[in-house]
Amino acid sequence: MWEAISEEKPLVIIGCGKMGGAMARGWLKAGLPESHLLVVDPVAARTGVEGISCSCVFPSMEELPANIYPSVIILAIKPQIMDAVLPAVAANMQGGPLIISVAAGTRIGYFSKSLGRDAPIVRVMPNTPASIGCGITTLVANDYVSESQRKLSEQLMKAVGKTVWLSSEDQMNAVTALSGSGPAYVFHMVEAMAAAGSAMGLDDELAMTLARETIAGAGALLSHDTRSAKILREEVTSPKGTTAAGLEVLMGADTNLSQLMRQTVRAAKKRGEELGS
Ligand SMILES: NC(=O)C1=CN([C@@H]2O[C@H](COP(=O)(O)OP(=O)(O)OC[C@H]3O[C@@H](n4cnc5c(N)ncnc54)[C@H](O)[C@@H]3O)[C@@H](O)[C@H]2O)C=CC1
Ligand SMILES: O=C(O)[C@@H]1CCC=N1
Repeated sequence: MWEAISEEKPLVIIGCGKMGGAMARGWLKAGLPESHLLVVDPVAARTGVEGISCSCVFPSMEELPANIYPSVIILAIKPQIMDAVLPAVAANMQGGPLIISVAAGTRIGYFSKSLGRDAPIVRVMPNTPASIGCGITTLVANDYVSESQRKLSEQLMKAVGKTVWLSSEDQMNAVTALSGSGPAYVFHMVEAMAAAGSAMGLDDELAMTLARETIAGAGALLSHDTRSAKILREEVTSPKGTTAAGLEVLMGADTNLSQLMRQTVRAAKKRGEELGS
């Protein structure tokens, strides 16, 4: 899988924070030789990045070693600083690198304007469980991405979890709002469940342990058991029992989680649209 990438034609990650770092560690773990990876990140160049040797971290593209022609450039910086970074990327397009962007909201057409109309660009949306190989990434490519580049981008994202190709870039903001941001909703659910346990008289530490392990266990069950979430829910719910009483609130006609989740995902999608405008 790594044959397209070499020391002379490395994989360059621009921005090695939470998402870039998670992917980089995933790729190293999946067998990418460290000599084939270059990281550009001014902060990481000062502080170092967990799991990545400092010899491959550079503060800017201008300081990358001479005579390298990146085969893949991963853009894992915030959408807000893309304008400032793209000119340096445009200056490194000689080897015809595949561009992969993880940035929320930022459309393929925006990159084409700076990097060239025929630049091969894949827009992806991973999520942070990628750091343990359990992410899910959606991908969408423009027409200039070759079959082998398409395969390479899929293999790269498969190294950190599952992958799904989208039929249209127009789906990307909804996807971002659901699976990109989604881990945060689940972590907040842990916080909310723990706070509810504390309010019922449990000590805070016990409540947090119970909430955390419950969500982790339920997540593991979901990934091991192919039955629907509905059936798994029904298995917990004894007729006229405690879960049924709890779910009457969570699934009630007036206040319910589905409604709140719809509002949550709608707000996140709208923000994606704003970031892309
Ligand atoms: N955190 C998440 O769960 C996800 C984030 N994303 C996307 O990933 C991108 C990065 O987000 P995070 O990793 O969360 O942010 P982050 O703030 O953790 O990482 C951004 C990195 O960019 C670096 N940086 C700043 N200026 C730079 C420059 N001029 N050149 C190179 N690097 C520079 C920063 O030092 C930082 O390490 C965003 O576009 C976001 O939309 C996508 C999916 C999930
Ligand atoms: O919050 C954000 O904008 C990024 C995109 C998806 C997850 N984090």
